[in-house]
Amino acid sequence: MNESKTLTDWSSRHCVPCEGGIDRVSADAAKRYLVELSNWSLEEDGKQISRKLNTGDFQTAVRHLNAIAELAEAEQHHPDLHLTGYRHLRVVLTTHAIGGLSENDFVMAAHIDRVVS
Ligand SMILES: C[C@H](O)[C@H](O)[C@H]1CNC2=NC(N)=NC(=O)C2=N1
Repeated sequence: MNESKTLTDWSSRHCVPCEGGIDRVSADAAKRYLVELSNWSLEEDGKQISRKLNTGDFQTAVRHLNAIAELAEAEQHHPDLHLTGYRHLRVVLTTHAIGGLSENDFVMAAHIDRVVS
């Protein structure tokens, strides 16, 4: 059952190619999944999850951005990356093909936590 998914489960999975025809994750399910992915928040519209990374300096923020970009290319699932205030990185995940959240977003969140830790 989906409700018993743990962080380990998500990070052991990979994104599936998506050009539509993939199930949407409801806001309720997203909230349950985020209990395990505690660095991430559900946006008010229920269609995106986001994480802030407040790093100590520009170089660290850019290093994280590049690590996430490399991961996104490997997984073929691409987050929005906002680097502002020279050292604050905000990562936003949604599945554009379905205009909302899919399991790919939670898989990516778990992998992102791994590469920036
Ligand atoms: C086939 C391939 O997986 C799709 O074109 C991907 C590419 N990266 C993507 N990234 C995100 N965030 N949403 C998508 O719908 C998406 N589509």
